[in-house]
Amino acid sequence: MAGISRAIRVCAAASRRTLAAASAAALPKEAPAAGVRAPAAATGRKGRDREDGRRVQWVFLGCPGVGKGTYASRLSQLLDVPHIATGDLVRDALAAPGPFSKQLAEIVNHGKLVSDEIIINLLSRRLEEGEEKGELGFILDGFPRTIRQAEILEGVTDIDLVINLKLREEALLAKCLGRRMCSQCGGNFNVASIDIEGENGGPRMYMPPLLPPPQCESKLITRPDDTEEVVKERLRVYHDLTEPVEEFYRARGKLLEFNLPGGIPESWPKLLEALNIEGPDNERSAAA
Ligand SMILES: Nc1ncnc2c1ncn2[C@@H]1O[C@H](COP(=O)(O)OP(=O)(O)O)[C@@H](O)[C@H]1O
Repeated sequence: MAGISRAIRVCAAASRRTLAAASAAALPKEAPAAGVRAPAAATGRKGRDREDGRRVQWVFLGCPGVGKGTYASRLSQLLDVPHIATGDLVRDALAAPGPFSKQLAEIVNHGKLVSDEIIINLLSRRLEEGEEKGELGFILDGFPRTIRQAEILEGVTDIDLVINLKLREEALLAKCLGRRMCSQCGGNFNVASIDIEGENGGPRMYMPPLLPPPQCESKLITRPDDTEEVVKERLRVYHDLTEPVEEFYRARGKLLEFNLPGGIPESWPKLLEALNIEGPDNERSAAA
């Protein structure tokens, strides 16, 4: 991945100059049918490396609350590649005192996207730190979120696979509102218990809460942007600005659509199966 951080900065600067031209470039009109299986070369037998020996370079897409962070983090541990969540980079920047964090809070706490320039600066800095530590491969979560971000990324590196997580709309709001984090250990939990009737005779969807252990119970905090009003705005922004990114990758044959069938115990083994990830490792992780 050497050089991506620098390339992404250079490309972002170049694309700022040619923004008008870039935004005028239309997506291919005839998109091939959505890929339903991970490309054979996306992972090797145990999923850790591609068949050509390079570590995976994957992207997670999906609405707020769908579980991108949960599944991206599990896969990153299983495949031994860094999980880079731009939402976490933004939250780290928000936690640092000063005028920049005030400016960010105004945007994030209203459910809007921060500028491409800010997010690319945060991401290139994170990639640079990773390069210095010798990190290889990545699972990006929360980037790209606009067509322009997708074009910049496409211009600097090969993305092997884009996993588009899908969940019924009525579950998304409940999941965001139920999200809790332990302020001490950083563990992520969810107090929502979701039980929705099946659609068109389909199966019921049950997602049990993921409750914190007793030592975390009194230390739970909620993200300031997880209020009903702000989550609804984030969902609207996703439909407006990020959904076109799904089409961007679908047209390039890189999109794997995955409908989450329920909670983690039900969904995780099915996701591994859809990704062609085999081997003893996934049995251990599926049970975790
Ligand atoms: N790629 C990005 N482009 C612009 N803003 C971003 C990006 N990634 C994260 N953010 C900002 O950080 C916030 C939190 O991101 P994230 O945790 O990924 O949210 P979500 O739960 O809505 O998917 C977003 O609402 C947005 O303000």
